[in-house]
Amino acid sequence: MVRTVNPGTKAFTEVTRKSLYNGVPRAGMDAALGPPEGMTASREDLTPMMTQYVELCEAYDDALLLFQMGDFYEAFCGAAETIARELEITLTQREDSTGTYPMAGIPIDNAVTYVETLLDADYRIAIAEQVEDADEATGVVDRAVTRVVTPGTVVEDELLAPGNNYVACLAGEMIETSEEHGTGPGATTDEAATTETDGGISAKAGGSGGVEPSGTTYAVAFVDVSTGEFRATSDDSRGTIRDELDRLGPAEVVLAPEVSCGDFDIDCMVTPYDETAFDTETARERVASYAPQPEAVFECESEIRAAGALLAYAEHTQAANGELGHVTRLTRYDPRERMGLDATALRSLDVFENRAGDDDHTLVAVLDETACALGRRELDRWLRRPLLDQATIEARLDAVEELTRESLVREEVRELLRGVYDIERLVARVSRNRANARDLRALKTTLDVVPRLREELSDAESDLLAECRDGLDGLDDVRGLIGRAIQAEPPAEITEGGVIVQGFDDDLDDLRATAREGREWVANLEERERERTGIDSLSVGHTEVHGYYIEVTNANLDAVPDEYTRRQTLKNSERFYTPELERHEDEILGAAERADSREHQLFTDIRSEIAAETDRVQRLADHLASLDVLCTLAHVAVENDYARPEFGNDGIAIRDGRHPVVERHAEFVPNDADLCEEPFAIVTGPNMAGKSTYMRQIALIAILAQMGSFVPAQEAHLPVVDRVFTRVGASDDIAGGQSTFMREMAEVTDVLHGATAESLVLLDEVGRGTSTTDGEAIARAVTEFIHDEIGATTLFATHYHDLTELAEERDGVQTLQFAADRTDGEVTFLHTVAEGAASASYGVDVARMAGVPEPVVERSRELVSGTVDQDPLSEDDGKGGHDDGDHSGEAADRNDRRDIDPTAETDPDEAAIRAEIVTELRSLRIAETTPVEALVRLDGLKRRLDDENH
Ligand SMILES: Nc1ncnc2c1ncn2[C@@H]1O[C@H](COP(=O)(O)OP(=O)(O)OP(=O)(O)O)[C@@H](O)[C@H]1O
Repeated sequence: MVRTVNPGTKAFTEVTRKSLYNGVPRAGMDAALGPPEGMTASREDLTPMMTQYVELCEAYDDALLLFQMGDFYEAFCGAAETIARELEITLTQREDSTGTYPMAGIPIDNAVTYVETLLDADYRIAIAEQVEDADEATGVVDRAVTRVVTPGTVVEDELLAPGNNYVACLAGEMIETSEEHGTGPGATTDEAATTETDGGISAKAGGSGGVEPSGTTYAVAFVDVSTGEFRATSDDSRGTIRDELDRLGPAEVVLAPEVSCGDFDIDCMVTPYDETAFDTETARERVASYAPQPEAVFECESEIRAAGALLAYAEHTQAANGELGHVTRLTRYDPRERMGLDATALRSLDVFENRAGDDDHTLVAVLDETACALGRRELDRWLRRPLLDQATIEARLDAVEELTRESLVREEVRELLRGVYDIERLVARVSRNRANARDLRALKTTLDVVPRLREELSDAESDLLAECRDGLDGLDDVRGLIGRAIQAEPPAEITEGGVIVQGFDDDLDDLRATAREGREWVANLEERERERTGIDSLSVGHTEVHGYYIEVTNANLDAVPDEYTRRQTLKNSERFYTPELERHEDEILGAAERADSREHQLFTDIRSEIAAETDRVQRLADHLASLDVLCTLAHVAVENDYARPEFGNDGIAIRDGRHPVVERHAEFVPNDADLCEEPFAIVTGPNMAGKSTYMRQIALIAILAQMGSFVPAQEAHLPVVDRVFTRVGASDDIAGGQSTFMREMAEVTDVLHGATAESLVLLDEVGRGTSTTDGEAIARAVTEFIHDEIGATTLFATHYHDLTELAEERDGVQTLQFAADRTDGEVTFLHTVAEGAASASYGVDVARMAGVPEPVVERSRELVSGTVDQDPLSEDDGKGGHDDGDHSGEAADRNDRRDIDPTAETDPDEAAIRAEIVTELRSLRIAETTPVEALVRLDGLKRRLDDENH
C-alpha cells in the first residue's frame, strides 16, 4: 500500500525567501533586498515615484531592484550602498520634499557589465523599466519589472557562456509505505540489489547516496531558459538525484519547501520559491499549458510539482513575457539509462575541469573541435551522459566511422557548420520578442547552409548520419520570408528604420515614396527659389527644432517675396517658410513616421510568424548539433589516431591504450589492459611511475566509447559499463579541498553501496589517509568486499604490498606493476605496465628528485635499508645487512618486520618505545614530507631513544 502525503502539511525544513547561497544568507545581503526600512516607516509621506519604488521592492523582495530613471538604473538606501560597494561606483543622495536618501546608479547603456558583477556576487537583479513614454505620462511615469536576472535564468547573450546554463528545481514526495518499499522509478533496482552482510554493509541500498530514510521520492526538473531545453526525472534514491545535479552543474537551484539544500551538497545559488507554486494542482495546471497531458510526460507527482514550479519560476524571471514560448518539449528521462558519472568521477578524471585548474588539460578540451555553438553544447551533453544502450552507441560509432573514412565530406561539412549561428538561443529570443533584424538574418544565413549540407551528405550510409541529413529541414518558407523581407545588413535597433526590403510591402513603399518625393522637392527648392527671387545666396536647410527653412541674408531681405513668413531671426540673416514648404514638410514627416511604424509592425509580424515555427527551428538545431558532434568525434579520432571500440561481454581488453589528455602534452608510453579473466587488478609501483594515469586512461576510454567516440588505443574490447567510480586517497584530492580521511571513507562507502558487477571502479591509494595499520586493513577489507560481494571490474593502485597476496588467494585478482629503472643511482620511470607486484617503492628517489636535501635523503636510505652502525634501530640486529645498492623500500620494510623484534632482549619500556618508533617510521611518507619536517621528526625520534638510554 502506498499513499502520498500532502507536502504542504509536511514541511521538512524551514526556508526563507531571502537570498541564500549554499543555504546560508550572505552577510549584509538582507539590507539590499526588499523595501528599505527608512522608506516603509514613512510610507504615506513618500513622493509618488518613491512609493512606486517601494512597491516594486516589495513585489520582488528577493532581488536587488534597479529602477529606471531616464538613462540610468538607480537604487536607493541599503541597495544603493550595496551596489556602490559591489560595483565601485559613487554613492550619492537624492533629496526630495520627504527626505534625503542614499542613491547610486548605473548607466543603462552599460548595464550588462554591472549586472554581471552583481550576479557574480550572488544577487538576483530585478530590472524595473519605464514602460510609458515619459513625455506622454501624466504624473509619475509608469514602471514595471520587465526582467529578473538570476544566474540560472540568464538569457542575455553577453552574460551567457557558450555552454548550457541550467536552473534546476528539486521537490520531494513522502511515500508512506506499509507493505512495499518505494514507488519511484528504479525503486526495484535498489531493492533487488540490497544485501545484508556480516559486516553490516548493505551492498546497494539507496544507490550512491548511502542509506536514506525510506519513503521519499525526489524529483529534479531543469531548464535552460536560453535554449528551451527542459527535462525532469525522479528517483527514490537521493544519491541518484544528487548525481544528476552534479552531472548538470546548474547555476541555480530552486527548492520546494520540503527539500533541504544540505541533502544535496548544492554549491550554487539556492532559491526558495513561492510555496504555492509547488502545490500539486497549481503545478499541474502550469505544466498543462506547456504539455497538455502532464501525466503522459511525467511519472509521478513530485516530477510534476518540480516541473510546474520551475516553469512558474522561469516565467517569473522573464516577467513581462509570461509563458515561455520556446519551451516546447518537456521531457522525462530515466537517469539509469545513462552511465553513472558523479561529480567525484568527473573531477578526478579531469573531464570538464582540471584538478589543477588548467582548462586546457581536460577531456572536453581534447574533444572540442566543434564548429558551432550548437555542437559545443551537444558535445557537453554527450560527455556528461554516456549511453548504456549498445545499439544506440553502435549507431553513433557507425556514423563516426563513416565520417572518419569520408574525410572530404567530413571537412566540407565542418566548414559549412562554421557558418551556423546559435539558432537555438536565437529562436528563443524570437519567441520572447527580443530578436532584432540581425538575428533574423543570422537565422537565414544558417538556413542557407542547410541545402548544401544535405547535398554533402547525400551519400550518407550509416543510419544516424542519414537520419541527421533527412532531419535537416531547411525551413524554406522561413528562409524565403526573411530573404524577401529583411535587409541584408539591417541596423541593430528595429526602431531605426531601414529594416524591411523595398518591394516587400506596398503600403510601406508608398509611404517611403511620399517621404522621398517630399525630400526631393525640398532638395530642388533652393535652386527654384534662387531663380524666382534672384537672391543668389538664398539657401534651404533643416533643423531638428524648427524643421525646414529658407534662409536669406540681411542684405537681401528687400527681395524676399510676400508669401515668405518669418520663422527665425539670426545675427546676419532671417529664416522663412512658405505654405508650400510647410505642406511638404508635414507630408515628409507624416510619411516617414508612418513608414517607421509600418516597418516596425511588419517586423514584429514577421518575427511572430517565425516564432510560430520555433519547434521546427529547434529540431533543425538538434540535427545540426548532432552532426557537428559526429564530425568532431571523427575529426578527433583521425587526428589522434583513435580506434573504434568493440563491445562484448568478455571484460575490458585494451591494446596500446593511452591517456587522451596526457598524451596531448607529453610523449606517451601506451599500455595494455586485460581485465577479462581477472577483473580485479592491484596496481603497484613506485610513486610517479604512472599508476594513476593508467587507471584513469581505462576509465576515460570507457566513457569515450559509451558516448559514441573512438578511443585512444590500437584496440579496445569493452563491456557496457553502468557506472564509473573513482576514489582517490585523501591526500591526492587536496585541490578539491577535501583532504580528510572522513571524506575518503564516505566516498568508498558510495562505491560499496552503489557499484554493481557492471561497474568500473578505480581506487587510488584508498586508506592512505590514516595510519598504516588501519589503512592497510581497510584497503584489504574493501578489496575483499568488492571482489567477493560486488564483482565490479576494479583497478586498485596501492603502496600496501601485502594487498598483492590477495592475487594468490582469490581467483579473478591480478597484480600489475609499473617498473622503474635505476642506473648509476639515477631512476627513470618507464611508464610500462607488467604482470606481478612491484618490489621497490623508490620513494626516497622521488624525494631526492623533488629536491629533498642530500643529508636527509641519505639518512632516509639508511633508515629504510636498516644498515647503519650505531643506528639504534639496528643495534640488536645481527642479520640485517646491506642490500648491495638496491635500496628497496619494500625489501627493507620486510627486513624490518622479520629481523627487528623490538621486544627481544630489552626491557619492556624500551621495547615499547622502539615499537612506537618503528611504527612511526613505517608510516612516514617521505615524498610528502618537507625537509624541515623530516629533520624535526628525525630529531624527535633520536631524542626519544636517547632519553630512553639515559
Ligand atoms: N604511460 C605514460 N607515458 C608517459 N608519461 C606518463 C605515463 N604515465 C604517467 N606518465 C606521467 O608520469 C607522471 C606520474 O604519473 P602518475 O601520477 O600516474 O604516477 P603514480 O604512479 O600514480 O604516482 P603516485 O603513486 O605518486 O600517485 C605524470 O606526470 C604523468 O603525466
